[in-house]
Amino acid sequence: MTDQHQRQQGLAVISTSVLTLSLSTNNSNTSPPPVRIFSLRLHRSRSHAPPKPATMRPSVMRSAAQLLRRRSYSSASGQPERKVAILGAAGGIGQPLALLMKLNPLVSSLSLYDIAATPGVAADISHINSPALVKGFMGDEQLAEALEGADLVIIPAGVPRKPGMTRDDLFNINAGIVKNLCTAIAKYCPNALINMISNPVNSTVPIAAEVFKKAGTYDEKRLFGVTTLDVVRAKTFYAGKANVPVTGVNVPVVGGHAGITILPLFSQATPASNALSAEEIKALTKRTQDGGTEVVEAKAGKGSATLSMAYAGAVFGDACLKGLNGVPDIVECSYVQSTITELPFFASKVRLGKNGVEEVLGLGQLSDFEKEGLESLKGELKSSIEKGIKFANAN
Ligand SMILES: NC(=O)C1=CN([C@@H]2O[C@H](COP(=O)(O)OP(=O)(O)OC[C@H]3O[C@@H](n4cnc5c(N)ncnc54)[C@H](O)[C@@H]3O)[C@@H](O)[C@H]2O)C=CC1
Ligand SMILES: O=C([O-])CC(=O)C(=O)O
Repeated sequence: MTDQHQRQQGLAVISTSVLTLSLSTNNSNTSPPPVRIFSLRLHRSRSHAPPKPATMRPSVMRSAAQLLRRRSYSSASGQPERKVAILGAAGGIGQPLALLMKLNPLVSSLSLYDIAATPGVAADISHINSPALVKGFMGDEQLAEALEGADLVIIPAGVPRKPGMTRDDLFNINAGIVKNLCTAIAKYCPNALINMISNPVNSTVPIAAEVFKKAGTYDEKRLFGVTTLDVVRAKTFYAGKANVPVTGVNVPVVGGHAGITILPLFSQATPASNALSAEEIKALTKRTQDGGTEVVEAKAGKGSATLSMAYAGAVFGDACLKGLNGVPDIVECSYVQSTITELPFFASKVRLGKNGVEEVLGLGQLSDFEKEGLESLKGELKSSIEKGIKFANAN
């Protein structure tokens, strides 16, 4: 199955769920089918259980609960039950992302964590008549419960850019936030897949890797930098210029997620277009690389991309869940540990599976322009990676 088919399948899931939603809203006599909520039962039985034997450590209990959860299935959908946690869920990205994940039929439990405002966001979203059970968590003391048993943790926590800033200017604040959250993830849900949205992604992913290595929980297959918004933009801009229907377009975007490290491979775009000149390809590349800045400037001090990012995050999260559930040939671009160049982290097409990354796909045939772009991005990407690693090990 091609990427394009996969993407269409992903969209189909979201739109099917919206359709289901509107159908059941139109017919108030139709109550949603019962869903067995295993996490709730576990929780209840734990609180009424006799004291634990001294040998049963909390980490063992947690692993057992996680294993059991992996084997539990929703009787309504036949899908495995999946808990998704969003950290930074009350923010500009967090809220619409929480909404989209609430609509995703693969999600059975949605855990919304932030340092503030999550009770309101959770109460609001929980009224939507889709199957996912929503719970809000706020502050350090509730982080453990927010994470326990999570299959997928999506992290849009941290500050966004203002005009004139680079993503790297966010490092000083966001590096510490990501480090603390990843320390908690290593403790409470070490087997979860991590989707890192917080910027600068080129550095926050290496930070997460170092934190997990120190904790002894690192599995390179489970850590993803979310670069889907670059793909979303490349598709939109290409479709506009090549004058082809946007829904059928696919464009791989490789490298990293900042400025020139974002390298769209328009030579591999499908459907191919012979109508685009070298100058037009150059302009499309620049627009994709500057897409984030375009939004930051248009928002004029009120943050960066939130709605398109929530969409992109929901597409990537959905792909990860499909992979976990064993759906074959799920391929998305993502910034992962990689050996396809000399850099230790690199974004490229990745095949997703039951353990996360199943295969990091190669770059394919590049045009001369793309080969040049690849060489020019390596220096910046390398130093962003090193900066993240140094921070994680010094703090
Ligand atoms: N990977 C990508 O393609 C993109 C990444 N981003 C990045 O996503 C991040 C979030 O952006 P927005 O949602 O617009 O920002 P925002 O400021 O609207 O929301 C961030 C949320 O994180 C929360 N937060 C802060 N510290 C936290 C902590 N320790 N634990 C949990 N939550 C915490 C805040 O309370 C806030 O609700 C930024 O770093 C931004 O640069 C934004 C767009 C695209
Ligand atoms: O540009 C930013 O700061 C946010 C971001 O990563 C994007 O929109 O691609």
